[in-house]
Amino acid sequence: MPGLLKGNTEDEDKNVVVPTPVRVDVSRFIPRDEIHPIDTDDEQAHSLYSESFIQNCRLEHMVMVMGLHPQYLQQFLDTNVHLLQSSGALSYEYRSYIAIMAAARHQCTYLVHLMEAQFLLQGGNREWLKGLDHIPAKLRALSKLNRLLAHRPWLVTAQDFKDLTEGDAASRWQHSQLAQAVVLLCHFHGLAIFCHGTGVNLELDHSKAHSFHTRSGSPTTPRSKPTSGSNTPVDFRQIEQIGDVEVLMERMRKLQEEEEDVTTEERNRRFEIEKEEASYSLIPGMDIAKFCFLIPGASGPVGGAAYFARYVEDPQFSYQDFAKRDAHAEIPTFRAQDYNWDHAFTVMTGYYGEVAELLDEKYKTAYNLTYKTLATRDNVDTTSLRRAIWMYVHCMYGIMYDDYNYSEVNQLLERPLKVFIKTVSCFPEKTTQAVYDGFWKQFRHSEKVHVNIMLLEARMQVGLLYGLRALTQCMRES
Ligand SMILES: CC(C)C[C@H](N)C(=O)O
Repeated sequence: MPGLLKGNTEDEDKNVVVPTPVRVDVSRFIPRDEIHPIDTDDEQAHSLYSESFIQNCRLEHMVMVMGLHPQYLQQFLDTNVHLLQSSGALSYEYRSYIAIMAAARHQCTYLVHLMEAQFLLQGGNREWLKGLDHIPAKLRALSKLNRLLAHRPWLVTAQDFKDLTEGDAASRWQHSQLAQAVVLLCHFHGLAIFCHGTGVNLELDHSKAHSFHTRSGSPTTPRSKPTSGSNTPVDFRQIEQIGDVEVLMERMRKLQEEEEDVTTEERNRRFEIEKEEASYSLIPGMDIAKFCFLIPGASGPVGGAAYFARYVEDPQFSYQDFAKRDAHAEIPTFRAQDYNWDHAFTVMTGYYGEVAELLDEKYKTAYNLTYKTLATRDNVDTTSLRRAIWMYVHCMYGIMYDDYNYSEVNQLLERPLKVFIKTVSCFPEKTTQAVYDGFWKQFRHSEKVHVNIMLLEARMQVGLLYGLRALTQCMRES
């Protein structure tokens, strides 16, 4: 909180080691004056800030970033508080611990820290914060599901759920508990994506948010480590950009006018092309998984890897392009006509009714959110552009909509935007300022945050679709 950052001169004179905030802004990517301040005059933002403060006993940086879209923030706060603090099949300490495990999978030190505080606030056992070796076997058994849902959700099977429902009474999971666990894991995977994608900075009470120095000395922790190794800067000018907003608008208009009559085979072919393309390096000659190491100033996860390592098993496991997925596993494309949000919603309603409603409203708010603006233009129908972003995320995770024309993705999403979407949705911890700055140069920050809200929701839905489909199969078979 920027207001608390002054003082300490007396101590400096006595050569006492004093903490100095490493970062004072809410986000590393978004300038301070773009975000509503704590004492904002904007009534809606102020009332949401107050509501959030009452719920969490703090005003979190991520909430302030989301505050750029109050309509969504309202839905988010309602859902978040319900997931963590209302009735349900799981104990409160289990819920916040599952949140920690999910955030750790995406190396989101920020969220891990917040959820640790939440865990302790709810009376959680401090010992558990030493890591997976210190928690009940039942909770530890969720590690595999967490790992798959976070990185390769297409690998989740009914058997994974069956394994969790077997064993001795103390470590056996009920179906209703599993439905809740899947929702929690997906919610926090999505949220970690949002925090990385918008460059949310650590809260002030995080130990890593301070460096220590004396008056004479320089800070003992450098502000941000320059990257070692290859230092070739990424030149986004080399990468195809739509650049001009006019061109983008023209393409959107054309697509609307020329509703093509395309055969099913042709639609399938276009999906395959898009999926294949997404698996190639979006920047010629560059592996996105190693992307951030090539960008000066990218220092990896804020707070350091050791901070969250204790909460994950098999830390090397990461996203793999769906097009190049484990060949022997023969995993087919996920067809939304066979299993879609309505199916997932029905399963959730059976076990977790109120949350199903909340998630449905939140998703619809995010999907339909529009101000009818495009950079500096007003009164623009942005439906096709927003839908293309959503579809691109689902495509990278192997989910296909039979009635969607995938060539829209290629026509509407400029390459730097695709780089951003792929990085944030698949390797969120590798998101850097350069990737954030690289796309939509003429757009506002609030529009980039809007994109991040869509990525959070689209990615969360991917997890829910795969997870709940497998859980339904498991229930049918048992
Ligand atoms: C993500 C943005 C392109 C959304 C746009 N500003 C709209 O209001 O619809």
